[in-house]
Amino acid sequence: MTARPRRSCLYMPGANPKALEKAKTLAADVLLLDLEDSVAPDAKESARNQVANAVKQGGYGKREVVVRVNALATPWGRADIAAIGVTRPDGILAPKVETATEVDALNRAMTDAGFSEDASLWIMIETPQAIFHLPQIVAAARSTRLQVLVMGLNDLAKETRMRTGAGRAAFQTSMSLTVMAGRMAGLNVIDGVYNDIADAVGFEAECRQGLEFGFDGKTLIHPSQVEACNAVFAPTDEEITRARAVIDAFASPENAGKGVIKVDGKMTELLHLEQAKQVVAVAEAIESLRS
Ligand SMILES: CC(C)(COP(=O)(O)OP(=O)(O)OC[C@H]1O[C@@H](n2cnc3c(N)ncnc32)[C@H](O)[C@@H]1OP(=O)(O)O)[C@@H](O)C(=O)NCCC(=O)NCCSC(=O)C[C@H](O)C(=O)O
Ligand SMILES: [Mg+2]
Repeated sequence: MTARPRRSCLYMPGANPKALEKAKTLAADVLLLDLEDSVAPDAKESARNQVANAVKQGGYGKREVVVRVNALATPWGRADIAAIGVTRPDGILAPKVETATEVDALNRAMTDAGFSEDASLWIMIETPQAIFHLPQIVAAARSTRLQVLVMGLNDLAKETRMRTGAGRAAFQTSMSLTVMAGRMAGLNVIDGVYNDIADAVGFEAECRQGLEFGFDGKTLIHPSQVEACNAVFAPTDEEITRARAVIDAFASPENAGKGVIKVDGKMTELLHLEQAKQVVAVAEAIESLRS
C-alpha cells in the first residue's frame, strides 16, 4: 500500500468556479473535480473546459488533483478523458465501473489521451455488479494504473433500494468486501460521502466507522468536513509512539533474528513490525504535506 495520504478526498462540482478556487485554500489531501453527477447534462461541456483550465493553471500545491470523468458508456466519457489527459492531473476517477474489461478500456483511454506514466486510475464501486466482480476488477490492477477504489453508497442505495440507517447496517457487507478486495491487490480504498453537511457529530462517527472498517480515507462534499476527517484518518500520537517503539525494539542487537518479542509488556511479532512501519510512513507523509 502506498503511504501517500488520502484521508480527505473532497468532491467539487466542475461547473462551480468558486469551489474550484476555494479548493486551493483547503487542507484536503485529494481534490476530486467532478464532471459526473454534480454537473447537469447541459453544462457538461462547459464544466469540462472549466476543469481542464483549472488543472492546467494549477495552484493546488501538494494536494492530489483527480478528475471524476463521466462513464465511458455515456456521450461524454471519452471526450472528458481526452480533454483532461493533456492537462496532466494526478489521476482520474471513473464512475460505475463494473468489470475488469472496463478497467482495461479506461487504462487504454488514459494512455491514448497522453496521461503521464504515473497518473493513477481511481474507480467507483457503486453497483451490485461491481461488488460481485470485485476479484476480477482488482486483478486488473496488475496490468493497469488502477490504484484506488472509492465507495459510491448513494448510487449503491439507488441500485439496491438499501436504506442508510444507523450504522449503515445494510451497506456493511459491501463496504467490507470492497476493503478486502482492495487490500488483496494493494490498493487504497476510500469510504463514501456523508450527505448531511450540518451533522458534524454524525459525520465524525461515520469517519470512525470507516477507519474501523479499514478504509484509508473518506470522500467529502463540503469544506466543513475536511478537518475532522483528516484528524480521524491520521495515526494518533500514541500510535506513532508505539510504532516507533516497535521498530526500535526489533532493531536492537539483543532482538536480532527474533520473530517475536515483548514491547511494553505486549507480544509483538514481525507482522506488528510491518504495521508499525506503515504507521510511521503515513505519519511522515502527512508531516511532509504540511511543510
Ligand atoms: C452541497 C453544496 C451545493 C453546498 O454548497 P453551498 O450552498 O455553496 O455551501 P456553503 O455556502 O456552505 O459553502 C461555503 C463555502 O465553501 C465553498 N464550497 C462549498 N462546497 C464546496 C466544495 N465541495 N468544494 C470546495 N468549496 C466548496 C462555497 O463555494 C463557499 O465558498 P465561499 O463563498 O468562497 O466561502 C456544495 O457543498 C457542493 O456542491 N458539494 C459537492 C457536491 C458534489 O460534488 N457532489 C458530487 C459528488 S458526491 C457523489 O457523487 C457520491 C457518489 O458518487 C455516490 O454514489 O455516493
Ligand atoms: Mg455515484
